Amino acid sequence: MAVSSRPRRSVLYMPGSNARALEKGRTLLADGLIFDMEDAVAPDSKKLARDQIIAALDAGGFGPREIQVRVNGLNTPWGYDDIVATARSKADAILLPKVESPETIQQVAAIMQAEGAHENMRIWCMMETPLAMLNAREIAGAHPLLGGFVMGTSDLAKDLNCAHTRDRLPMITSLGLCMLAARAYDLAILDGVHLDLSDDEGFDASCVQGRELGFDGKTLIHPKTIAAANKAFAPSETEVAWARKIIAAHKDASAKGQGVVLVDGKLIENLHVVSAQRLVALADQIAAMATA
Ligand SMILES: CC(C)(COP(=O)(O)OP(=O)(O)OC[C@H]1O[C@@H](n2cnc3c(N)ncnc32)[C@H](O)[C@@H]1OP(=O)(O)O)[C@@H](O)C(=O)NCCC(=O)NCCSC(=O)C[C@H](O)C(=O)O
Ligand SMILES: [Mg+2]
Repeated sequence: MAVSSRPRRSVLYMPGSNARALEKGRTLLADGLIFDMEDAVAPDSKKLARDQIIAALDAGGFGPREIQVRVNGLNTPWGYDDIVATARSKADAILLPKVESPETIQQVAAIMQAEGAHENMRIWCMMETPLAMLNAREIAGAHPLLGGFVMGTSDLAKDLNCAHTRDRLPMITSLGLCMLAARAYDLAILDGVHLDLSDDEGFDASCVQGRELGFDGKTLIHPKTIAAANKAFAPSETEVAWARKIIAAHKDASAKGQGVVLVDGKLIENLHVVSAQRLVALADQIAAMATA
């Protein structure tokens, strides 16, 4: 399966130091889990978090969920050992925090190779500093093992000294730069977290905006937000029905030698069919996940 084409509607962070959270990951209906060794873990608990995460990965039982491990940076006392331990594990991806240059990714790819990481393991990057925004294109093209970006909007807001507003206008240039780079290099890209767990309406609005901007899904901090993210980032029944309709209509038109067709008064060209096929494929993958 191409790295960018699997459901990633909801991706939940869980601190590696929280054994109960890791256990719950086996049953929560999130498309992906991020086992965190970095900012959600206090310095005194770094080793505990690493050991618990590796034990959970060894034990397995996470089904179709994509498992990323967010390691500490190579510039910290824990980063190298985190990367080595994760490279030897069954994780789907190593998620690197605060990436700012292609060199970091190349260093980590070399460690993965030296440690015999399995062939499907990918590198993902937290995009969360101003320099990362400016270097997004170089980072996106850094290495064939790169699988995707995760927006780190909390660190970004801190470094930009900007506000967390409802419309996220202060963040929009950054989101756009990372989106452009990700899509140019066929990477997946996940939106940042919504920090206010008491603000359901704001959470829903951020999901709608994230999907409209093109994000594959949203990173989450609490299980109670999984269902809303799954709904927001999934194709609706109406969208799937429309997609199937225009695929069929365009196929009929093509058989008659026509390159375009009008469906309910709307012009349908091949490019619309490509988008429709992608949407139907995602809906099918979501349905398959539900029965896995
Ligand atoms: C925010 C929390 C600390 C709240 O935890 P808690 O008080 O335990 O919440 P609840 O009592 O409401 O929990 C109910 C049950 O759900 C489980 N739970 C809670 N959170 C998680 C989770 N993330 N994963 C799995 N399970 C979870 C509890 O164990 C309860 O279960 P049960 O025992 O059956 O009742 C907590 O939600 C939390 O720690 N969240 C994650 C925070 C985190 O990871 N932050 C770092 C990532 S955000 C970030 O860094 C983004 C980026 O870098 C940036 O810069 O933007
Ligand atoms: Mg961060």
